[in-house]
Amino acid sequence: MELILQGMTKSFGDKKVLQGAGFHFQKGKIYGLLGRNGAGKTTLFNCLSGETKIDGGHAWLNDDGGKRKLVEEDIGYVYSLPILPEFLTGYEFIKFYLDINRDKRPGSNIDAYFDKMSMSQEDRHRLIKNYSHGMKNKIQMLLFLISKPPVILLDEPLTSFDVIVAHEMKNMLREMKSDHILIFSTHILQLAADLCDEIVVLNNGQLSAVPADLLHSAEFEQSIISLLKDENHAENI
Ligand SMILES: Nc1ncnc2c1ncn2[C@@H]1O[C@H](COP(=O)(O)OP(=O)(O)OP(=O)(O)O)[C@@H](O)[C@H]1O
Repeated sequence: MELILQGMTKSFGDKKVLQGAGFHFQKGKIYGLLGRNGAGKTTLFNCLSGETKIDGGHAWLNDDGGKRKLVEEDIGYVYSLPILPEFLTGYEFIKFYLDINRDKRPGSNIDAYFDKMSMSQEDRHRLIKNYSHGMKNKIQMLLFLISKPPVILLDEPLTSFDVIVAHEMKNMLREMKSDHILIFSTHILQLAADLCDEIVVLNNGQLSAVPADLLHSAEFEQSIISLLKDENHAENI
């Protein structure tokens, strides 16, 4: 399975954010999307998820059925600030979500999903409105374990997790990558180097791969800094 982006463009007024961004993302890899503040990472994710209308270009999904247009249902989007039904408990919400995805996950055990996320019995039965940021992110991840969308986008996902949960989440992402295309945006270079199979940089509205041999080299940080340092950036924010 492959996600193919071609010539994606998006402007807000006269601010050109995406300027012909193109890339091929493969299943089985975790991609780290790096870019400076205001580079357009969230805009790219919003365009892929259908939340923001793109001005030009295409996004395709190449899977067993051949190449087809990417649709909203193909995307699981883990927001940095999750939007969830605050009036339900985590348990009630996941139960509801399992019910509407019954065809995909028949006979699933709700508690087993919470166990995977190391969420205590007490927490799973509390109202979502009282959840911490990290707990809300966990609930979002649970949704995608259930619905299994082919492409999962994570907007700065691990920054709100404590060290233990971040470790568990990293393991979960590593487990999930064999079935999904996983792209996550982050500003934490160490996390990107630790977790990602490939680094993609969004700079001046274009996507480009960082050579794989740099990922675990001593020059990684310096290479990314040099790549992202440019005079055009300031006017972009
Ligand atoms: N709805 C909008 N209307 C107008 N401008 C917008 C809108 N959404 C984003 N922008 C602008 O587009 C540019 C890219 O923003 P975006 O949030 O995609 O960047 P980002 O790479 O995710 O940044 P950060 O790393 O700071 O989260 C910014 O200049 C931002 O102000």
